[in-house]
Amino acid sequence: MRLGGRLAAAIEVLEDIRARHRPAADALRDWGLSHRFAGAGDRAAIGNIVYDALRRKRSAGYLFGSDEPRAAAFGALFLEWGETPETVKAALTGDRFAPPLLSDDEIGALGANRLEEAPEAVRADVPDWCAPFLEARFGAGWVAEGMALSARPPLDLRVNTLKADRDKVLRELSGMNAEPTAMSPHGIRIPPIKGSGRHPNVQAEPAFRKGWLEVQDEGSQIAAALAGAESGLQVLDYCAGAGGKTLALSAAMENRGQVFAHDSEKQRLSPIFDRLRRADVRNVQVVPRPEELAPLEKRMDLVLVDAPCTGSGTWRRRPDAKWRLTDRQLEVRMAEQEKILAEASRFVRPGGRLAYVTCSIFPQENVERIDAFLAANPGFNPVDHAQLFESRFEGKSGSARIDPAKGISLTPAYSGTDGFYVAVLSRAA
Ligand SMILES: C[S@@+](CC[C@H](N)C(=O)[O-])C[C@H]1O[C@@H](n2cnc3c(N)ncnc32)[C@H](O)[C@@H]1O
Repeated sequence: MRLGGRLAAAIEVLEDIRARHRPAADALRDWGLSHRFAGAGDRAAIGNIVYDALRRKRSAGYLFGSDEPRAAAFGALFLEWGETPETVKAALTGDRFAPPLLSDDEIGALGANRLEEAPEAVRADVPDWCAPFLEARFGAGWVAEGMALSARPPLDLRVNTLKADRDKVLRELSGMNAEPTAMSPHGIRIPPIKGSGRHPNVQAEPAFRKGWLEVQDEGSQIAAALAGAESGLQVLDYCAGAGGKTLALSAAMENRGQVFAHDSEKQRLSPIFDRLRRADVRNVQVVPRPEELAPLEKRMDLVLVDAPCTGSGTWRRRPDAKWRLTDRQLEVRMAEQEKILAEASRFVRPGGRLAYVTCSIFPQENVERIDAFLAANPGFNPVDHAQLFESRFEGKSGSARIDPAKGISLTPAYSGTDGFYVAVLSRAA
């Protein structure tokens, strides 16, 4: 397929996403199933246009003065692919699969509308209702944070130190432009790929099959490290899901001590068994049923709550979620977070720690939940987060927003990671 066919396909997928309010990944998969002739390169390029269009939807809409999928798709090419109206015209002319060429009106709008003059929420590419939350959290820098959340993400990997070290994995991945991450000592980064390219399928690599690495954003690696799992501890991973953090905790513990991996949704835990086996993890017990947790009450050295959240810190990777999110869903998440913190805290032993993590950038899901928990639970106190960060990531404190009493925030603009929040509380002895 040439650019025109790919662009037409992307517009079709964007129309499907809009009409049926469905996740981008589902719409792309269905398109692929009904267009089996399309090769891997075509699918990657179409996916890139769709995801770029969703990331920069408001900017593109402003430039064209239109909210139509066509504007978003063409906009992606101009905003992210380095194309111009002239290069796109040249590429599309004579291609019978291409969408109609830009009209005089569209070209006129592009010439007249200047993004620098657009409202802040448009430049930040965020929904209007979310803008006040970003402004409350990041002050004058909030537009830059929104813009960074609208850029393509890198592919981050965590080296499984139970089986390999970073140099060994970097040698295995040579030729993939892989580099050590700036903060996580076990992280590897493959920078964002430009244009129609795509990241290598690391899951097909022998190193992955041998359990030497996991796909995990550097922010998630940092959050797991800040939780403070150490060799020999008794740890409860209360919202373990597919086990991304569980595996990181176990590696930090060098397979010694015990991690109990729980999730209220049993099916979410199902990938964990294969992952544990592949990674050679031997100190994890998966505990799906809440009643089986009863003996652990007040016994855990560390309880990790990797809470369900809006995922606003991961908008680079799931830009469709940015537009589907509603204020009602945010409220539901906040209530869940409050309930889970209350439930999970029962398992912390006197003198033990409770680590709360979200991949959200909204203060309502982060510091406000911790403030509410602390107000209701005077037996818990925040650790000194500045000291905590420095103890784990010596000399790197400039890459995180740290409030000693309120927690640690990571963001794409400030830290080069997905958006994460971490607060660690200790229970009075
Ligand atoms: C952010 S995800 C966890 C991701 C996982 N820790 C990882 O690193 O791959 C949040 C998880 O919390 C689970 N959850 C939601 N409500 C819960 C509850 N009341 N108790 C325990 N887990 C819950 C969800 O099923 C979901 O898997």
